[in-house]
Amino acid sequence: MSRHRTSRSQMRRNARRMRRYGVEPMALITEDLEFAPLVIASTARAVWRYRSELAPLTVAASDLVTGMILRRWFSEWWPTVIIATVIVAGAVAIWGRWVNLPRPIERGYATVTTAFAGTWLTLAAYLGPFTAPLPAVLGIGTFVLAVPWWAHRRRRARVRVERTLAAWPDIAQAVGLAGSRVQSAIVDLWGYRFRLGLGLGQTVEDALSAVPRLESALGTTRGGVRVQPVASKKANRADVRVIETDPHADAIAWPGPSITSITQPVKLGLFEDGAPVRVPFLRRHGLFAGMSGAGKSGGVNVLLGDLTACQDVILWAIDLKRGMELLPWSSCIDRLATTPQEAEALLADAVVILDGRADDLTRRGERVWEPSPERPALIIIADEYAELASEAPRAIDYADSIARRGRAPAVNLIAATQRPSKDAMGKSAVRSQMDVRLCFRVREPRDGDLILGQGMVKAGWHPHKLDAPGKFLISAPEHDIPRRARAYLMDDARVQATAERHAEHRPALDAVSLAALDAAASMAERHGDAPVDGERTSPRHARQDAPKRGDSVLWAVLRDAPEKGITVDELKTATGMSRPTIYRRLSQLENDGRVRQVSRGRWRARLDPDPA
Ligand SMILES: Nc1ncnc2c1ncn2[C@@H]1O[C@H](COP(=O)(O)OP(=O)(O)OP(=O)(O)O)[C@@H](O)[C@H]1O
Repeated sequence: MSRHRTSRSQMRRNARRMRRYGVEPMALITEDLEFAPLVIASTARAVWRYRSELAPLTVAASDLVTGMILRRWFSEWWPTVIIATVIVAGAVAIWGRWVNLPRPIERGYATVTTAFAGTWLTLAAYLGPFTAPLPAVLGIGTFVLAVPWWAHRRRRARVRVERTLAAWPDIAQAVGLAGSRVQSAIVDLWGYRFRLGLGLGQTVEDALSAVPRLESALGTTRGGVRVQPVASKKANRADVRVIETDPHADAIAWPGPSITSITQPVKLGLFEDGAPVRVPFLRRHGLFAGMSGAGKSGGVNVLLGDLTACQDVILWAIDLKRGMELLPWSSCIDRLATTPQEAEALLADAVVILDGRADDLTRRGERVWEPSPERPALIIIADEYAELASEAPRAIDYADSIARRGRAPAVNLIAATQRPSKDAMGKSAVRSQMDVRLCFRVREPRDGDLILGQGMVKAGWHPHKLDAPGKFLISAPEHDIPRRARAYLMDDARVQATAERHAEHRPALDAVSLAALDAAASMAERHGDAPVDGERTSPRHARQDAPKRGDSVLWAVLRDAPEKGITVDELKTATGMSRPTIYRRLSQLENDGRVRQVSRGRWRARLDPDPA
């Protein structure tokens, strides 16, 4: 302070000296006069800018001032202060998640801080804030509690985002969105998003075309900014998502089944903000489409991982790749068609069930079939649906019927295909009836329109820009804006293990559906057009047959094995069984004296069973 006074008087002396020499010290005087407000203004600006970092000091200062007031005028209030402290700290610990403290560690920190500040205040009221050791306790406590605050990742991210968005008017000017305003912003684990109120006459399309400039202005990576229309469809708003850490950078392992009933929404993967893609499949038809290698079968596997966990769903499947894709699930699938003829018979029977259930609903005076383990929903998964259209055109008529009438009786179709053109989908009714559409990467923009619907590419749905397998856009009643998602990934071992575990709890087809099938079969017999053997796999026994089919393949391969025997890996490839199942079967067969280990890890059937 004294130094400051000395320098000021020195400045005045200098000014007098300068005047003596005829020099007007105007600039100096002006600077001196403006110095104080300038310092105050820039200090206030810095305090405001760093308010988050300074928060621990602000809280400590408020605690000190409140302590002084309490001590001076309300010292007898100390019991009330400690009771209020206990109540507030307890409330933060229990209900903290409702005030944006989602993680237990954050709630713990808030509770400890509240308890510390309240206890200090109580002691300050009782003893006086400057009674030793209270000042030291406040100083040390503030520093200790400030460290986690300063280090907290989410807080630092929020502050960084606030500072970036504070410069929005300049950014908006530079990217061609002058007049737009940031209305709200949310920071999450993967980056942040903000709602933009567009300027007069600006459209979401303007914001979309500004994306590359926005990426540059916000300092993100290329492709790090997404612009979407808002869910409420307001034309003068847009949501901007800035991705700092891409949750899709690596494959996301399937976390296990997310549902136990078809009435719950299935979790297929994650959106770019890390939110799960939840989609209900009850009474809905689905389409999984995209170019070869885009991840459709992976997506179908995830769906099956969840559906096989539900005891109120019966699964039938069509796999014209000779069962290559769906065979691993055969122990959970009630009926699997691998030829066009079988597919036609399967879909025909599904229509019979649909009619039977519709009649039953009418008799009961009910509108819809409510799935339960006794009355399960029937879901038909058709892989490579396009091939069905070319190889079994009659099957498409049945599929068409299911697509149009299957919702109420809970008979639904999920089709996977590379390109759902009118030709490939047979009748276009099937495509237009698909309520849930997952569009994986496509080669050209017009394929996006084909899968998602006319005009969707123009509206910002760009599946041709998806850049890794498993990434998709989803269009469903609850997903009507284009958000990139990535499906979970299930490796082969996970598929095998899941299928084996879920196979033990599969439901049986309900009595109404069985009666309808029996009635249709005897009617066909009376008319002499019963299906030839092999055209129809029995709906009731196909699943039970699946392990048996595997066993007979296993036995055939062991029987035909060369002298030196066959390895477990070869058996795995030939049968589609998992390694543990094969070992179990081999040990059973060995105990029965039907196989022997020719050499280490090589097996062969004993064609002359050991009498011992
Ligand atoms: N969700 C995913 N995350 C990461 N990688 C994936 C994902 N889904 C699929 N892949 C990878 O992409 C490859 C191709 O996937 P998939 O067989 O599911 O494609 P597809 O669209 O069914 O192809 P096709 O039509 O030729 O059968 C898989 O072998 C896998 O390595």
